[in-house]
Amino acid sequence: MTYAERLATTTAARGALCVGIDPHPQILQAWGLTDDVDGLERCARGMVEAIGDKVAVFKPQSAFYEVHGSAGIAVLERVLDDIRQAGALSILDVKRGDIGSTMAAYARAYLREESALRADAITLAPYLGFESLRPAIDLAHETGRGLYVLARTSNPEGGEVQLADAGGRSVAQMVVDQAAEENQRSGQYAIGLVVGGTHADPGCDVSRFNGSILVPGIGAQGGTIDGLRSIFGEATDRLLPSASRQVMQGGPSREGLVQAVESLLG
Ligand SMILES: O=c1ccn([C@@H]2O[C@H](COP(=O)(O)O)[C@@H](O)[C@H]2O)c(=O)[nH]1
Repeated sequence: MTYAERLATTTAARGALCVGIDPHPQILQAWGLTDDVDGLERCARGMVEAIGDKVAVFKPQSAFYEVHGSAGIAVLERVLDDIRQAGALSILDVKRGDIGSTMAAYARAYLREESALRADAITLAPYLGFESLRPAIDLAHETGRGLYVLARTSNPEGGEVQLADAGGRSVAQMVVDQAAEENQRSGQYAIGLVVGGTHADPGCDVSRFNGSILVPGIGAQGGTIDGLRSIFGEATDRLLPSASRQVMQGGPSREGLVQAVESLLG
């Protein structure tokens, strides 16, 4: 099955919501946990244990695991495995982007079936040129995995690069068009976009985009589920809204986490 097919099946059953697993120090403190590998593991795996059967997609943010060194990466491997066991999909938020053999190595790290860090999809930065992502695009197609390419990120600073003119269209629009062309060419629709839910006008038209659109920025950054239709119009049914702190703040109790998920699913 392709990533697009698995995503469609899982979101049809559980609703189109991605929950970020970002165990940063404030969350660990609020959960009564220590800011170390033990706290990281209890928090991240506790999230999947509590709501793994309710959420379609989880998005661990790699930075919060990397900060704890190799032991943190080992926790990330276990979290990715927990997500698989729970029947949910994983998007590993690593925002990779490099050239040639380095990009190929990143692709193999996250997209190969044999990799301990394999995820259903990863996030990629296209700013070394969209075509520099080719090793990841090819491997994702080969292994039935997905890629979310940054088009218009949720942060206010992103506009200085993403809204710059790229020959009569914004850089963000160029990325949208390149991803759409690749999906059309492959027929797998494995390439998604990242477009933040925090801009009244994202500066790119995704109305005819033919893949999934990951929408971070819901909750703590000010984006709302109710506001998505006015931003994305007819693309709204392709959206995968994503919230991390908004859900994690409901923990550590299972009831609090379930309630936070249900209020976002509506
Ligand atoms: O444009 C982007 C791309 C990625 N992110 C990541 O999503 C979460 C957001 O966390 P919240 O607590 O829901 O604000 C975080 O991991 C970011 O690195 C993003 O925010 N915007």
